Amino acid sequence: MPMRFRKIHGAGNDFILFTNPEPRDDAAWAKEAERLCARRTGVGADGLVVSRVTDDRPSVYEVRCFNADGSIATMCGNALRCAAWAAQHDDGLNVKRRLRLRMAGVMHEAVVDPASVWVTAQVNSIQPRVLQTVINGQPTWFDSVHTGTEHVVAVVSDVDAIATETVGRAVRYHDNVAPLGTNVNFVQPLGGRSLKIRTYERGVEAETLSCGSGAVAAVVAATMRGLVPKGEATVHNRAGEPLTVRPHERQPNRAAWVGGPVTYTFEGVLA
Ligand SMILES: N[C@H](CCC[C@H](N)C(=O)O)C(=O)O
Repeated sequence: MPMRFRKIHGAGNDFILFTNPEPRDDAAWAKEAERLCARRTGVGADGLVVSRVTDDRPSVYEVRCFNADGSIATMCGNALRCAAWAAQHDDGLNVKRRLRLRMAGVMHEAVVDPASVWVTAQVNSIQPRVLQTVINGQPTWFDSVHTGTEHVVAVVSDVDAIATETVGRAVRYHDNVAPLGTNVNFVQPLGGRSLKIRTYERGVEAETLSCGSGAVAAVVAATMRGLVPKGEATVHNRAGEPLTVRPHERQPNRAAWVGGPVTYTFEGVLA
């Protein structure tokens, strides 16, 4: 059977998406992720996503996300946004509806609008000042915010001045976050309800252009530090396609919505 895939990105965070493929185990998908995500010798992507519609009624999509290195992401906001867009697209674009998607055992809601796709992210444990490092001569604290996956957030005065990959990699392997490691976010308040962000992603082991769960973690940390007012905030990323984060209406302290554009780039068939 030829394997069809879609190449799709959520605000610059790009994925190879398989919809209802032939069953394979996680180890086989992990290998495929490593092979296909390679920028030179594969398709090139930050991750590989497998989306399957389940028999549950109303329908639930089971979404598995593998990072470019083959590791499993327990949460990926942008992958969920891409999978929700594709599910809606496959059903005809005209009906706006709520979808339910399960990733690593956690149920997420999604809303697909013409201009933006929204999904929910959990806001789990928050630990202020989990580790400290020196950035450009400045001792800098990182708060940890678990949004379904591990994130740390540092507030800095100029994100553009940061050697994201060098500092990100050092923090990602810091003893205080071992053995799991963490995704690493650098955040600059822009005034009002806006933040500027750069993210080093574990599993991609590089800076990505945007990160949904990282944007949520950044807004939670910045709100906790009083740098943005409570409520909705806009997170400007490397892609120039901002994500918006807003507290969930039913559980504002436990979950958030993250929304922004999704772009379907091309489809292909594996050789
Ligand atoms: N980019 C993703 C997060 C990926 C998390 C992954 N790097 C991991 O921790 O395994 C997002 O949009 O939420």
